[in-house]
Amino acid sequence: MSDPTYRLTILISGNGTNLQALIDACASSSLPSTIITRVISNRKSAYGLTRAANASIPTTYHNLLSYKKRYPESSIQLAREEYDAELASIILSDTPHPDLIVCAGWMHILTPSFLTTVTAAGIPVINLHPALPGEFAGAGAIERAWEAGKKGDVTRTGVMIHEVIAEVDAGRAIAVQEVELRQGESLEELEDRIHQVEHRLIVEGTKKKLQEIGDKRAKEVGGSQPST
Ligand SMILES: Nc1nc2c(c(=O)[nH]1)N[C@@H](CN(C=O)c1ccc(C(=O)N[C@@H](CCC(=O)O)C(=O)O)cc1)CN2
Ligand SMILES: NCC(=O)N[C@@H]1O[C@H](COP(=O)([O-])[O-])[C@@H](O)[C@H]1O
Repeated sequence: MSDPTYRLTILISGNGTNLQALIDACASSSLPSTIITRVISNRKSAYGLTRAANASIPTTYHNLLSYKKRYPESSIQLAREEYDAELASIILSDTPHPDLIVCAGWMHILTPSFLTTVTAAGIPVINLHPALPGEFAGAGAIERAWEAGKKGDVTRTGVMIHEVIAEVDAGRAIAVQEVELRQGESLEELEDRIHQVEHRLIVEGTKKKLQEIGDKRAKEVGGSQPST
């Protein structure tokens, strides 16, 4: 197999259906010359770890609880900072470094120090979020949109892939798709429709970001060429 052009590190916390969409895309023409070099979960029970192992992808379970136990409740931020510093070390211990970090159902707010560290290494971070830009930031977005729809406050929600910055779910949107809300629809039915959109959009958004990375590199190489 020719050397892959792009390497991905995927962060997960759960079932891993979005990870599976990326695994399948890398194995097909959807994400050519791209491989997933590590999957990291903050939850030991995450089935996504099994999905990665089944695809012969190296996995790491990175547990926040062991860090929390080292600090008093009042110093939880110190525990998170230390946890995130080690998370960055795990990611940067892979050589070559990944080209992109993808949060695929990663239910942990990343500290600014983590983002500073990986940004300094030239590694962008993107995230899948089941809402539209500027709406329902944070955990439980699908249910909050469903509740808002029942009250008539919104008629649609959506899914986005966005750049990860310190402010949660506020980074530049890379890919967005609206999902209409249907009166009388159950939360489970809405979740199913949204998950189907997620599985397509996470591939589209990852592909778009990798294209941006490739274009940036080409410009850098082009810019460094001696002027003729
Ligand atoms: N600095 C950032 N970190 C993360 C972002 C981001 O945009 N900036 N996106 C999130 C993903 N996410 C929504 O897309 C999200 C995930 C989890 C939470 C949250 O409140 N987590 C709690 C713990 C919840 C749990 O363990 O069940 C927490 O971290 O205390 C908010 C938003 C990824 N990180
Ligand atoms: N704030 C992020 C967030 O809420 N992400 C949610 O986590 C799920 C992960 O599913 P998966 O583990 O099957 O990919 C996704 O379906 C997404 O809605």
